[in-house]
Parts: sequence; C-alpha cells; structure tokens
Amino acid sequence: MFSKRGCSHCTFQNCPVRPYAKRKPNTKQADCIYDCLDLWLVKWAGLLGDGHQLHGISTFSFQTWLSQARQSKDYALPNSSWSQGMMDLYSRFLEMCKDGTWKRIPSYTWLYRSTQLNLKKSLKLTSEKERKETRLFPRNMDTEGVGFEYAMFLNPSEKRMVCLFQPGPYLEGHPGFAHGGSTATIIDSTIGGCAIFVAGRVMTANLSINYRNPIPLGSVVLVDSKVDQVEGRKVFLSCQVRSIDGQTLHAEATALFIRLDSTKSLQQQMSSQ
Ligand SMILES: CCCCCCCCCC(=O)SCCNC(=O)CCNC(=O)[C@H](O)C(C)(C)COP(=O)(O)OP(=O)(O)OC[C@H]1O[C@@H](n2cnc3c(N)ncnc32)[C@H](O)[C@@H]1OP(=O)(O)O
Repeated sequence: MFSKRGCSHCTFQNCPVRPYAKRKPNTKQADCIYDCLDLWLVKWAGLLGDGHQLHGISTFSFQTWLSQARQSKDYALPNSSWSQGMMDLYSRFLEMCKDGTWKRIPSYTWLYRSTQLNLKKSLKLTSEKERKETRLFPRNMDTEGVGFEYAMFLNPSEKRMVCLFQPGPYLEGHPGFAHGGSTATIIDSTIGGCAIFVAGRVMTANLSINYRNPIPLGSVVLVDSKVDQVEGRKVFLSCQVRSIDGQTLHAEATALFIRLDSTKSLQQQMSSQ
C-alpha cells in the first residue's frame, strides 16, 4: 500500500502521495513535507478516522502535530505557484528591506503571531483559544496557488503597507477574473494590517471600494495602502490596487478602522457591546 521509495519531492520516507514527483523550484523542504503529510492524512486518516494506528502513530496525534506545524509555517514566503512577476516584485521589496525602510511581514494561519505589527498588548489579551484556533481568512486554503497568494511589506515611517497579491483559480468571479469579494478581502487585510501597526487592536467600521478594472486570475497586483489620518479611536486609510507596471488601476478604496478598548480581550469587547 505504501511506497518504500520515499518521496523525491520532500524526502519524507514512505510518502505514498508523490513518490515520483520532482522537487519544485523554490520549494523549501519543510513546506513540502507539510504538503505531503497533509495529502497523506486526507487520504488515509480521513478514511480510517481518529484513533487508528498507522506505522505505530495514531492519526489523532498526527493531526495535532500537523495542525501545530501549520501554525508555525510562514505562508508569505515564495512557493512554486508564484509567477515570475510575483517573484520579481517580492525580490524588489526584499531588497528594500535591507536598509530597514521596509519590513517583510510574515504570515501565519493566525493574525496575532505577526510580531512586526503593533500587537504586543493584543498578544497578551488574546486567549489561548484565539491563539490556537483563529485561522486568518485569506489563509483558508492549504493548496498552494489556488486561492490567496500574497506577501505584505510594511514601511513604518510612511505608515504604509503594501501587499503583493496573486489571485488563484478558486477566487474566480466572472470567467478568468478575480471575484470582487476576494479583492475586498485582500484590501481589508492590507489596510487592516496598516491600521493595526498604527493603532493596535482595530476593527473595520467602513470599507468603500471603487472597482475600476477587473483583475485577471494568476496576474500579480500591488495593493498599496496608507494611513491618512488618526482622530482619537478612528483611523482613516486609503488604498490603490494597481498592476505591477502601475499602468492599470484595478481598484481604489477608503476605510475607517476603530481602535478597540486596549484593556479588554476581543471576546470581552464584543460581549460588552
Ligand atoms: C497582516 C495581516 C493583517 C490582517 C488584518 C485583518 C483585518 C480584518 C479586519 C476585519 O475584517 S474586522 C471584521 C469586520 N468588522 C466588523 O465586524 C466590525 C463590526 N462593528 C463593530 O464591532 C463596531 O461597530 C465597532 C467596533 C467598529 C465600533 O464600535 P464601538 O462601540 O467600539 O464604537 P462606537 O460605535 O462608539 O463608535 C466610535 C466612533 O466611531 C464612529 N463610527 C463607528 N462606526 C462607524 C461607521 N461605520 N462609519 C462612520 N463612523 C463610525 C462613531 O460614530 C463614533 O464616532 P464619535 O466618537 O465621533 O461619536
């Protein structure tokens, strides 16, 4: 039932999923192992259910291990689904990080790990349940390239956050183009990251988007957001979504974020409303 060859893709011994696959360019070995294990679990653990023993390891403990491994995986690193355009833009921003002007924002399955943002207080206020179980919406797909492929960079002095975004086929709206809701999601997340950096724990109160030109699936766009004004608890931001060459304006948006009570956890805040 299991190949004894080992997976040439990730070198995970006895991987039954891709015994003959070649390693994809730019794939980190660790990422690939998670992929293979994931598919392996879906294939076998899903069929057998929890509590069964495979190779002496219970599927339950394997799932727990996998879930912990996923939480510590940085999804904003290049993977083999990234187009050359995405890689080039990523390299350009990485270069600009060298003198400290820009900072790459790692991206985990839960928001509050992003230590580059202004979240030290929020981290303390986040419950164990929130930390372990909150899964950030744009990271809702495990297969690389099918949904939201993105990486963010923060310019602290300009209070600006950019997001390199490559929408995959599962985000389709009109044939061949990204669904407007997926564009709204990536705008909300980018603007939201910027607002979090400036004000800490915030929520979107208003997001207004003008869609100017559709975004082809698989293309790469730059979501460029900045803080315009802070008035008490209110953070006003604006954003533009453009093609890499800057020639096509895909969308522009304005947003209002409201800072939450910094002494209360999100749960306390919500239940007191
Ligand atoms: C690196 C990755 C980063 C990823 C970032 C992810 C970001 C994701 C962000 C989201 O999607 S959050 C989810 C969507 N948002 C919500 O579900 C929020 C729902 N709304 C609420 O919970 C509350 O309405 C809210 C927390 C926004 C405000 O409630 P509060 O009780 O704290 O404030 P309040 O209602 O007292 O309003 C405070 C001020 O803001 C004003 N305000 C509130 N909502 C407004 C609105 N919608 N438009 C204009 N003004 C508004 C309000 O008038 C008032 O102004 P003044 O102080 O001048 O009187």
